[in-house]
Amino acid sequence: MAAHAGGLTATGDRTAVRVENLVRSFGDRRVLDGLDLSIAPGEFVALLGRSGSGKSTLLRALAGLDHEVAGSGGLSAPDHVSVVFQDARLLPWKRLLDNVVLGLSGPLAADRGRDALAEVGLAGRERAWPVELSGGEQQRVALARSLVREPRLLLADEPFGALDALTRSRMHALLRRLCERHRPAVLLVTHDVDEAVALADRVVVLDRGRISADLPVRLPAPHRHGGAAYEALRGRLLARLGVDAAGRAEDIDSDGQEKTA
Ligand SMILES: Nc1ncnc2c1ncn2[C@@H]1O[C@H](COP(=O)(O)OP(=O)(O)OP(=O)(O)O)[C@@H](O)[C@H]1O
Repeated sequence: MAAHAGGLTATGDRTAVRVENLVRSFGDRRVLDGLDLSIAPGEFVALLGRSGSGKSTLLRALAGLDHEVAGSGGLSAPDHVSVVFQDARLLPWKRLLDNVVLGLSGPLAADRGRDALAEVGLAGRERAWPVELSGGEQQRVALARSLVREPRLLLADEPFGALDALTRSRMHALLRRLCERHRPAVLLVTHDVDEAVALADRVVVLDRGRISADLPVRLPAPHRHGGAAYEALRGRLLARLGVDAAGRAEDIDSDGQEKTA
């Protein structure tokens, strides 16, 4: 999907996403309050934040789906942006291949669609209907539909939130493989600190309309979980989210300092 709506402009080669002083209000409520964020080409950034902190609002702005952000701070994203949501949003009356290549034209579209389905482990299922697939398989098709467009930016809004733990961890491995191969910049919205650390090069936390933490993940892939460095990073992120490592809620002072309740 091209992202040229609202206040979006196209980025150059050195930056995939640049957001400067972004402001978005709904009525009296200022949800994004001078937010700054940049993402390099090929970089995988996970976005954490409490419920209602504005994660989806930011993602919609980057996807060009929010026309009201025009006139606030600078916002630039690549020409080719794909979005994956929590539900696969497949068209039930179209077969899988037709869902994947929807909107594409040219003699090679079907071949590219077949390749994309094979990449997500669904070779041979081109003529199946969405209703014949499990939730995880439907999400694979959604990934194939995104990647067949060779996006320079992949925006993912809780794409694995509705899946069981085993399917989710398989999808993590798949997404990592696909990103290594296609190298889009990625902004993944998630509630799950472990998911963020498992997948991302950098994890940012959105709080009170701004990025309150921006931490690189310097852990060896693919087995990042466990070990002191992992636990330390996880603890810092949970603290930023106002939760201690045992899952208890904390208060956060207005200056952003953590304070156990
Ligand atoms: N179209 C809208 N009209 C009015 N308020 C909105 C609209 N869209 C979002 N909001 C409000 O903006 C705030 C941020 O919403 P958003 O969906 O971005 O949060 P989120 O961080 O993605 O939350 P969650 O993690 O629960 O999905 C919420 O208080 C929400 O009610």
